[in-house]
Amino acid sequence: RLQQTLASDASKKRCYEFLNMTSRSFASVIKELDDELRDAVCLFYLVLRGLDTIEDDMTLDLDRKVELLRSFDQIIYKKGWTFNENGPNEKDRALLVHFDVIIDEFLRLKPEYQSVIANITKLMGNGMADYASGEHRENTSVATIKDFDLYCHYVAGLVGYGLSDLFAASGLESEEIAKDKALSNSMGLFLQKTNIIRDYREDLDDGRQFWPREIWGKYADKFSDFTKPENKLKAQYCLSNMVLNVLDDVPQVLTYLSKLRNQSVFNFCAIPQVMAISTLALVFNNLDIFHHNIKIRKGEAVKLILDSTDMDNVVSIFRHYVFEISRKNEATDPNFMEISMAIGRVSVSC
Ligand SMILES: COc1cccc([C@H]2O[C@H](CC(=O)N[C@@H](CC(=O)O)C(=O)O)C(=O)N(CC(C)(C)C)c3ccc(Cl)cc32)c1OC
Repeated sequence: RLQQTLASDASKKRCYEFLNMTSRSFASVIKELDDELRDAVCLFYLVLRGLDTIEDDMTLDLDRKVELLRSFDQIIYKKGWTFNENGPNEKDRALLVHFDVIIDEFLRLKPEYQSVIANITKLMGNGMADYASGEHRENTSVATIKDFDLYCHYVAGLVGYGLSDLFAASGLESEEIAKDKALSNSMGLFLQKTNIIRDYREDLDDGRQFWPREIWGKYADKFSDFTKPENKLKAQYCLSNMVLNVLDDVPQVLTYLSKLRNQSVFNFCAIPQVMAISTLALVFNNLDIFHHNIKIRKGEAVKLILDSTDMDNVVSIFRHYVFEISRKNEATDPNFMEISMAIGRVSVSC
C-alpha cells in the first residue's frame, strides 16, 4: 500500500515537472486551479502536448504520423507506452520518451475526466490527421477563411470544448458552460488566431503558413512578399484584415468568462485571454511582426495577470486594448470601416 502511494506521488511529481518544462508561465496558472480540477487539467495539457509534438514532428513519415494521430486516444490507455522515433526537438522529445509516466497518472484520474480527455484527443487527432494528409500537405497552407476556422477549431476550439466539459464534470461550474459549444470554440480561436498573427515570421522561417490565402491573397502574390519594404503598405492592410477577423471572437470570449463562477477557473480562463487582447493591440499596424517575433513586455504581462481576477477588471482591460486598436486604426486603410464596426460590436458586448 505504502509502496504504491510512494510510486504514484513520484509519477505525479514528474508530471508537474513536465508541465513546468513544456509551458513556461502557463504551468503556474494551472497549478492554481482547485484540487478537484488541477490534476485533470495538467494531464489534459500534457496529453495535448504529446499530440502536438507528433503533429509538429517533421522527421516522421506521413503514414506513421497519421497512424499515431488517429490512435492517440487509445495510446493514452496503454500502460508503459513510450515513443522515441521522433526528431531532434529536445524539450518535446523528453515528454514522449517518458510518456508512460503521463499514462500512469492519466489512468489514476476519475473515469469521467479520462473520457473527456480521450474524446477530445480522438477528435483532435483525427482532425490533425485529416489536415496533415489532405490537400493542405504541400506547405500546410490554409486556403479559405472557412479552412482557417476549421483548422483552429481542431487545434484550439476543441481544447475549449474539453476544458468546459472538465469544468462541468467537476461540479465547479454549471453544465451550461459545456453546452454552448460556440462560446468554448471562441475561447480557443481567439488565442490561436492571435498567436498565428504574432508568429508570422517564425512560421514563415519554418516553412509554415497559417494565414488564410482568402485574406493575404488580396494583398500579395506570395505569402513572403510582406517581408519586403516595397510592400509595406500592403503588409499593413493585410495585417489589419487579419486582426479584423480575430475581433469577431471577442464578444463570445467575454460572454464565456461572464458565465464562470469558480474563482480559480475564472483566473485560469481569463489570464490567457487578456494576454491575447494585449498581444492583438500590440501587433495591430505593427510591421515588426513581418521581421521578428514580438511579445508583450514582462511588466505588462505581470500587471495583466494580477488584474484579471474579476469580470469588471477583465472588461476594462478589453476596453483599454480595443480603444488602443481604434486609436491606431487609419482612415486610409481599406479595412478602416470594418474595423470601426467590429470595435463597435465589441464595445456594446462589454
Ligand atoms: C476554455 O479554454 C481555455 C481556458 C484556459 C486556457 C486555455 C488555453 O490557454 C493556453 C495559454 C498558454 O499556453 N499560453 C502560453 C503562451 C503562448 O502560447 O503564447 C504560455 O503562457 O506558455 C493556450 O494557449 N493553449 C493552447 C491553445 C490556444 C492551442 C488551446 C491551451 C492549451 C492547453 C490547455 Cl489545457 C489550455 C490552453 C483554454 O483553451 C482554449
